[in-house]
Amino acid sequence: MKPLNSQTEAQQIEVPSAHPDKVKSWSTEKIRNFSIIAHIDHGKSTLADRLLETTKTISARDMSSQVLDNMDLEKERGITIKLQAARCEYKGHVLNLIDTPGHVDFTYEVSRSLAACEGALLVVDASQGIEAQTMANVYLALDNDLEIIPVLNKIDLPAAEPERVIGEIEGGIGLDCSNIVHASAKSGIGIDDILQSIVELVPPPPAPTGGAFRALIFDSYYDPYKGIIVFFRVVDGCIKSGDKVRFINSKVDHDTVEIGVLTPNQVPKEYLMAGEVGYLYGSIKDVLDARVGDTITLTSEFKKSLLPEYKEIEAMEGYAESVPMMYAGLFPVDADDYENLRDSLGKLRLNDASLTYEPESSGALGFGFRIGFLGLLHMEIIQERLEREYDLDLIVTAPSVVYEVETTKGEIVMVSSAAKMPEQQLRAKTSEPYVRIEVLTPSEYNGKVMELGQERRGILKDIKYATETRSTIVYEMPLAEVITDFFDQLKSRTKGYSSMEYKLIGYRESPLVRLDVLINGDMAPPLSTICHVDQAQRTGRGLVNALKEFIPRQLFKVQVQAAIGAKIIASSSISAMRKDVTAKCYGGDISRKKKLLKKQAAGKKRMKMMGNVEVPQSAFTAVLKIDKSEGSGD
Ligand SMILES: Nc1nc2c(ncn2[C@@H]2O[C@H](COP(=O)(O)OP(=O)(O)OP(=O)(O)O)[C@@H](O)[C@H]2O)c(=O)[nH]1
Repeated sequence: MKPLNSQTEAQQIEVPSAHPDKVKSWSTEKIRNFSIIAHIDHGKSTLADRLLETTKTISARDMSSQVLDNMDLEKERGITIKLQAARCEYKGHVLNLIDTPGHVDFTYEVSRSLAACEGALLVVDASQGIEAQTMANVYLALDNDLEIIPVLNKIDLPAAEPERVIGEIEGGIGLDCSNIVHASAKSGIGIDDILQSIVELVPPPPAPTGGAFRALIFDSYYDPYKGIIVFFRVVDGCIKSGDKVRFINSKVDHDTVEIGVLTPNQVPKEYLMAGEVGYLYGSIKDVLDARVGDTITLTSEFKKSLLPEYKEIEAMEGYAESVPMMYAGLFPVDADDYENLRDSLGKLRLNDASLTYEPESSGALGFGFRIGFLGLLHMEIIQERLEREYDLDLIVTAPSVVYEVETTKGEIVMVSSAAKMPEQQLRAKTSEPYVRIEVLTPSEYNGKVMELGQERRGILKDIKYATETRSTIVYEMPLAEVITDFFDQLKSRTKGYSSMEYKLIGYRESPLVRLDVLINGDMAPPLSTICHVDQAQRTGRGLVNALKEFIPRQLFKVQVQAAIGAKIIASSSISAMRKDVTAKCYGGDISRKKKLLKKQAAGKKRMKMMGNVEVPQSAFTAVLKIDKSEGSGD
């Protein structure tokens, strides 16, 4: 794939630049556009900071830790979610660093930001070695024809094993490591060598062809004062502040108010030329107008006014709309918060084109929304932001993948919530999404990983040895098995030494059933789940046991049952108890009594009534907590 050079000869001749004089004298020779790719925690953000500091782009004093990750949540979790860019200068060269998100949920964004570069620093933690995400990102970089510069980071750690890790990079990825930079982003070792390598090894962007302005969007975000700010890489031609631009895939035109470069602060410029990285804003109000991966050009009318002869140019390759991998219901604990939740989702979506939602109502949970997420992390982030930034108390239902059901009438129905699964007698065929998953693990844990793969209905496809001691185990597996606690299980069974990466490979027929939950004989639709028929018995029992744990004792006995259609497959009961939390306080300690009552009230906040039973938040996601490894007994 060569998205940046796909302009044809004919276009080069027929579409002169809108600003020909500027372009004619422009050289890209001194520009280097690069990304940093790494597995989570291998030091990407720390290295980015150090590069900006060494090039005096930003002074050490101004640097709050890790300037490129500027969302609060990112700082707290230490993960990069949104991309940002920074321009620095080194020995007469302009280096544009484009940051990439570090999590599997955001692979598409990584791929688009890499498409805006000619090179990538591959940062590998010298005490850890290559991980699944290192590999996945290297493949993305190779897909985009990037020059890859390996960097061995954290060389200062006593646990660093440079020889072993170099062996892994050479053996597992096939990169020549004879000149690998030994670095410590923390203590500043090797930073000049890295900058020098970027200048020497990363090719400059292609020179302008004389064609019209084209740019690739690699990020955009909403600013309350300026509207949507778009980050892009100019691929060809030139843009001037005030030009009218067209977003080719979104098919919308907008005025630009300001264009400029990122240092990483926004610095306005009059022109941005081929090869440069910058931002623009104007009359854009909706992030859906300026999606990551889209191509920007000048509007037809505008080009016509400048040039009588012009031809429409095409979008660059690789654009995709993000597709949610899973859905969950979000309901306000307090029904009065519904409007607030709707407004808050609207605001979050301004920044996140991958967030999709539609209203949903449930007898038990009231009015809320069914929300599409890219993955579990995405879901956690959205939930946390809604609760923190918008002060909402939410009930979140267990996430579900999207199943495909063919009805007896031959219709295809996509089902993203168990409650919407057609009744058994109306289903002719059911299918579920599968992923190809690659697990990287020290070879001594191969057995443990395969045990887990087996439990999760995985089909073993391959075992590869990156080195004598590290293997890659490849499975095809239902996505539903991966989005639950697969990663947690993998970590705990391999003592934290494994990593994984997956991608969707399509739908496969699978015999599925809807497992319902009854509380004191009443159906509780938000607790229903869809599972493979062979796992129904075990899931039913697990779910009933988990609910027994999560639902607090009530003043009366509560029976919890799991059923498929009319058939009860598991049952358990929670005995009655008078819950007097203050009973423990002897006599007079009124402050302690108050504290306990307050605590109980806070606990109550996240409860919903199912019939006459109080059900806490934890119960709604109980299905995620089922131990799938216990003997099935079915
Ligand atoms: N000892 C040592 N620690 C380092 C070095 N570089 C980074 N760290 C530490 O490693 C941890 C992770 O570093 P980050 O820079 O946040 O890692 P990251 O790859 O950006 O992580 P994500 O943003 O989650 O992708 C932090 O605690 C850093 O202080 C290094 O060279 N030496």
